[in-house]
Amino acid sequence: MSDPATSAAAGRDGTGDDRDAVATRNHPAAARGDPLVSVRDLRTYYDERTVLSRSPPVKAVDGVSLDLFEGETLGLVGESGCGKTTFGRTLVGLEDATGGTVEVEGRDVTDGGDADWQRRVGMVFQDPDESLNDRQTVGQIVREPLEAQGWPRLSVAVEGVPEATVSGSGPVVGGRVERGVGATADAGSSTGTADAQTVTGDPEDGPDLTVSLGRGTPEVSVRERLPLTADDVTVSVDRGERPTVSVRVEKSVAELRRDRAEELLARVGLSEEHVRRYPHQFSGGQRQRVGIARALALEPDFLVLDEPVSALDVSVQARIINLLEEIQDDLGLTYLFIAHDLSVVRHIADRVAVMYLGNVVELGPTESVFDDPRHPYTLSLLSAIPGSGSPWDGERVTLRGTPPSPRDPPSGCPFATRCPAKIRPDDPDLPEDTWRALDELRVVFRTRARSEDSVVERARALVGLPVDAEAIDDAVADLFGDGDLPPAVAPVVDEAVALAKGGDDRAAADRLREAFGSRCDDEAPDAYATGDGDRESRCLRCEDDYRGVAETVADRER
Ligand SMILES: Nc1ncnc2c1ncn2[C@@H]1O[C@H](COP(=O)(O)OP(=O)(O)OP(=O)(O)O)[C@@H](O)[C@H]1O
Repeated sequence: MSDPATSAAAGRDGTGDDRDAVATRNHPAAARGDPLVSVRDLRTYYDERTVLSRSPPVKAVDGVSLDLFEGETLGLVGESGCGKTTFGRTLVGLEDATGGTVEVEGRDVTDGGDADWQRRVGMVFQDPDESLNDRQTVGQIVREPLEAQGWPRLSVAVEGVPEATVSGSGPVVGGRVERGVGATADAGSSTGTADAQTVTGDPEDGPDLTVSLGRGTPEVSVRERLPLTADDVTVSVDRGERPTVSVRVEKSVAELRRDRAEELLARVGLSEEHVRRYPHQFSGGQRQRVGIARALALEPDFLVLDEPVSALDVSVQARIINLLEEIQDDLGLTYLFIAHDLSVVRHIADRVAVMYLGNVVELGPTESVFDDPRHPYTLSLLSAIPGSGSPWDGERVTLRGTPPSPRDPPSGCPFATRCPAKIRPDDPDLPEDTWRALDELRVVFRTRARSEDSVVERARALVGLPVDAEAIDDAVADLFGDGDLPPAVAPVVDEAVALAKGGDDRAAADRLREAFGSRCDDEAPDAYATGDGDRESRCLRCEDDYRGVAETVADRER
């Protein structure tokens, strides 16, 4: 796997020209305040049951709890299908949560219907080809969210009087403006002037327009980042006990949207002339820039970046990552950065969450997790990156088999069926190879139990004939070889094999679990605090009684 950060730092032509190099990341998010987003026990299941199909739901996200802090980048990594995209989509309201909560600054937004949150989140998708409509110009694509949300609705604050009525035309939100909590002077006091008022409209990021009423001509100031200047705004005042302030914006809504789209395209490194072009006229990197501009349209606070550079060439990846970092620094955004490429995540993320089968199994500051993984799944992912710098100096840890189906996850630790550091029971005392073979045989029975039998197999089972007996014998021979099984093992394996040949694979798996199962098969681990308390790992090996993950895996892999 190539490392875009390293490749780019060397310069495209290998001269060391670092124009495209990714700058070193050092985020202040480590000094965390209150979370922006708090996720608790979030579950998102895809239930496709119909009258004809009774398969259980896909538990794509199955009990995730974590916080996202303002201004940080949280990397989310894990194998394909572990639920990363579904998690991101649920946070932005594109999927309905089955259970649990998503809170933003303490407000429950789980049901996706919170209009304020809808404006404050954006998503950048992996494949710009699929996410951009080829029949729209780039200008239309970027304007689309503005149109959908009725942007702009300009809020107005009036300074210098305790109360005022604002009447507006076009995009100005009118209404009554009262002295707000932020007022520094009491209207009834001898000084008699209030300095600040609550704002009509949506004051989330402060007022868009501020009108200062003194004795002379009213003064107007415009919030930064709006495609407006004070010259575009005309104000007239009807003075009285409560003045009426009429605010008129001289640009039309359509003009404001066009200007905003141009500004956004400039922000992502495209130019005015690109507005009228179509996505197919751009390179992959440029199309992703368009996707980013669109995600920024409504001035979000939080972006879900779903594999934003995976579909791009390595040199282009570095430039897009630089752009995302610049934008984050300028606008103070919070990112959830979904990726399967750990080198990219190591570079961009302040903290990393490792996901497996719908669960976050490890979470912590990126460097700390990379230097000292405390979950065996994280260890196995890191062992696959050459030169990852992690203290793991052994061979790549190859996991057995494939992840269990999210329709039928294991009942204990979700990783137990593949874990290279699985806790072994004290009794019986068996060699590691035998434990591993027993675990794998259980996986064989579980997989068979899950898969749809062919019509012939079902018919054979119905009339009591052995089911696919040869395949079962082959599996046992492959796993245990030709030698004799240890006395503590042989009778149980024979029993399980007989159950499977009788057509009951689930009972066969259960028999092995009953005789040789460990805590990991029965207990879904809680999140244990590790590191300096700023990390967590869902692995029972975090308990004091057990050897550490890396030591155990090193021993077993030897
Ligand atoms: N709309 C859907 N309907 C049914 N199942 C779905 C749907 N979307 C995703 N899934 C399933 O949910 C599980 C999690 O998928 P998801 O795309 O969230 O994983 P991922 O980690 O993002 O994978 P990838 O890296 O391949 O995108 C997978 O088993 C997937 O097949």
